[in-house]
Amino acid sequence: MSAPADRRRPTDADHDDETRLDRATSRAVRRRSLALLGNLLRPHARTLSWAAVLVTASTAAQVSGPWLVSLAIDDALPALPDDIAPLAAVGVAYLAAAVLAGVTIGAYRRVAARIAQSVLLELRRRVFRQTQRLSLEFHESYTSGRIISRQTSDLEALRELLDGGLVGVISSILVMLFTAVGLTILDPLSGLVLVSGLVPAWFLVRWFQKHSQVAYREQRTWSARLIVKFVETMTGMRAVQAFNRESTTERDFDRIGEAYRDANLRIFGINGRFAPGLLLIGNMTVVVALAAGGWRVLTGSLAVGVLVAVLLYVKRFFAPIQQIGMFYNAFQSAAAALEKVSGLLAEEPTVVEPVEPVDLPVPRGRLQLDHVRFAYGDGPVVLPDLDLTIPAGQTVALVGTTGAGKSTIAKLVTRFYDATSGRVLVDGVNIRDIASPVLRRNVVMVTQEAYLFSGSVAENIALGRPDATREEIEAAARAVGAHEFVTNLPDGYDTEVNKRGGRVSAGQRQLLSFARAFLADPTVLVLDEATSSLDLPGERLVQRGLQTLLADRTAIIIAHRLSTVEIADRVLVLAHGAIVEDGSPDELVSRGGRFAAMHGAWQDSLV
Ligand SMILES: Nc1ncnc2c1ncn2[C@@H]1O[C@H](COP(=O)(O)OP(=O)(O)OP(=O)(O)O)[C@@H](O)[C@H]1O
Repeated sequence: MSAPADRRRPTDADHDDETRLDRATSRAVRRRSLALLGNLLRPHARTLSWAAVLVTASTAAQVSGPWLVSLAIDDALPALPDDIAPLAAVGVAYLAAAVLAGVTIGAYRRVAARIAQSVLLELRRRVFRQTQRLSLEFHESYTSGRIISRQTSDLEALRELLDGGLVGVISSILVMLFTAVGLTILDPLSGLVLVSGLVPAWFLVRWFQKHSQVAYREQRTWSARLIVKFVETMTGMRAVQAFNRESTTERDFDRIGEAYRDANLRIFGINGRFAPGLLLIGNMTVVVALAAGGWRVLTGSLAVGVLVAVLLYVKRFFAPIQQIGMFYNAFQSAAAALEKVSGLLAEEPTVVEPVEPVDLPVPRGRLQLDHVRFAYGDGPVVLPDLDLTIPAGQTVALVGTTGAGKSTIAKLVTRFYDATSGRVLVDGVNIRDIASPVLRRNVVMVTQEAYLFSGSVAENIALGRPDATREEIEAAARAVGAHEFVTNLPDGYDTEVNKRGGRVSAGQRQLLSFARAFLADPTVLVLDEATSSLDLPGERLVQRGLQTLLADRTAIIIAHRLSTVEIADRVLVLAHGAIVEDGSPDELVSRGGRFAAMHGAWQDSLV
């Protein structure tokens, strides 16, 4: 019943830093974005049809203009002054067409804008939901800056497309289509002239597409890199300043900024040739239509009114191409953005929910790692073959050199990652078979960073159990020894953390996260102990809080302080992913191995 071992495969999201994709990948990426677009538009099918009716009516009304002009010149004017009725009829028809075109285009724009805005909102929601849904493995390889750029600049590019032009361009394309048809019906020969003008225009558009696609991908990639660099530097500002990295990061930032500028300049270069090129082709076609039509008027085979209508049509036909050309920029960048967003949305969590979850009726907290082997992705093996049983209620301290695999064990027990092979069991149940809400309730991880969200102290503690009452929150804080300092904060439990006055020290932060875990009351607690050295009273306070937190539950502590190890029932010494020593702290000290050496060094440091 266990879900199959599912190592993270390289997916399309991994390609999104590349600007030149091979043909097959490019096609797959395009298909994926189109599928996403279709999926987003499907709920609006009815509104879309209504928008289509409106825009078609408006276009038909607009395109009737030149034809009415030709009627006025060729039929209505010659009837004057004897018969004014034809001219009046044409005038009224022209006015009616103009009003109809205006009213319907206005309605179309409003309807289309509503669809565009709901599509954007839905996309924003999906990106956010997806980033929360994906496993830790994804987040550890896909930098937060890249996710931010998906949520900001990529969605912004889509917004620009939808807000600034798509709606107008759809109606422009229709105008072109109707104009071409109207012109061909009015005068087929001029229709041919128009088609001959389309040939060079087509080549120019193809040239533009080819070059601008690469240029736009490049632009988005550099823009994302710029954001990544910025976010990385800002979030790591302490390290940047502590290690004097300002000039290096500045150099890197400049280099990326310059590459971004160059990518933008390349786009301007391409556009700078495209727009005037199209204008030239359009004007040349008008000239040819005028010359050919003028000659035919002279020979009497074409009416003047028809020639005027032909010229109006040809001119109108090319005007939108230019708009479409300019719009193509926004379209390209939005298409590239959609490719990236759809890549992110196509990612599947590597930690898969069980199809038929098994319940944990009375959780006791017996933990087993049964021949667990683990490697991050295709990387080297971190845990070759780990076999370990922790009876319910035992406090185990994991010690060992850095990189030995301690945090990896914590991530496997809490199922942030799945073992490459072997099983992790809680009370005899494979954790792959436990629904994640049940698992998260029973197995809680307290990390080093003891992250506090913006909000009050009470709200931060209540994260452990959102339905907890104020009394329960305070009781939890009292139990781990956090109550005293909280009541000394400006607004007590209602103090906003992360704001002036609400700043808490590293030790206090830890106590708050202990209170949070105490309130959650999990069966198994995994604790990545903070390495930050607390002062002695602070350490004693945390130590006492920790003891209360650990009582009556299974606990794995990644111990960085030997004072913490002393409160453990059992110590596991880890080296290169294998347990090399296992026993109570006293046993290990008397056995005289690695732990005894560490312990001796610690004792010496105390005197
Ligand atoms: N997300 C990751 N992707 C790839 N490799 C990783 C990842 N996290 C850890 N590793 C590698 O796995 C090995 C074990 O790391 P782990 O964090 O479990 O060690 P640790 O014993 O907890 O070390 P420390 O005491 O320094 O925290 C290391 O070689 C590390 O480079």
